Amino acid sequence: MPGDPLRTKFIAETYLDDPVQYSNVRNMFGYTGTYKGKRISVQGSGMGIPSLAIYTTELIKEYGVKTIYRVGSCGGMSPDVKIRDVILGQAGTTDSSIIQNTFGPGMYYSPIADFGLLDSAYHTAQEMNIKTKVGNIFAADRFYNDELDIHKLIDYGVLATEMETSGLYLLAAKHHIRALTILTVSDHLLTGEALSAKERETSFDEMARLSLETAVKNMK
Ligand SMILES: O=P(O)(O)O[C@H]1O[C@H](CO)[C@@H](O)[C@H]1O
Ligand SMILES: O=c1cc[nH]c(=O)[nH]1
Repeated sequence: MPGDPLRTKFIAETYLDDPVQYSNVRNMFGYTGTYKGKRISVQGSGMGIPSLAIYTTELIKEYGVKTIYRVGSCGGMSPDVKIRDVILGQAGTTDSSIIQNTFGPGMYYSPIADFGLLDSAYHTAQEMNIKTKVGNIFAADRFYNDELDIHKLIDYGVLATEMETSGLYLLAAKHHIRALTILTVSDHLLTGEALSAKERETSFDEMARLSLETAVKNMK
């Protein structure tokens, strides 16, 4: 589940055999095909938790989806994270209201990855010679936010920022399904470095292949 519908199309057309586009509503493409003989769908989520929550809820409730891998871009925050690194989201921090809307004030639920998928992706990456970092991901409610204290989050161990992981992990817990976020660092908030469009394509290749390999290994 990439955020970007064009990455969805690219992954389906590049890696799946016989991809069939089952949806183009709002240009949020969805495809089903096979990878190494196993049926897999690639569905765009759009940007941010509100958009992802619509697609995730419908996939679960109307299509019986039991496992979701988010494959996204992210901004590096920690100095330990470099451009092009692949990150496995162990947990999701957020300034989105979704946690409070779910549990009410005073309860700070921690959305986390499915450990089986996390463990499998970590070891699959090693077999594929892909280096990964594992840790806490900050799902920002706003892409542009000059009021955010990123240094405090970095100090508390947050590796990178994107806009969906906490919502995905919360909804996975709510509906008793498995979820894992796999990210590629496309830019860095401390250094201002950013990948060119061409470089994005190559580094996203590792993330896409890792998610598909992990998916086929973990089919029930
Ligand atoms: O590359 P995707 O998966 O869209 O993810 C990141 O990119 C978008 C912001 O540019 C947000 O959706 C963020 O989470
Ligand atoms: O959400 C995102 C995605 C990439 N880079 C960022 O800084 N934020």
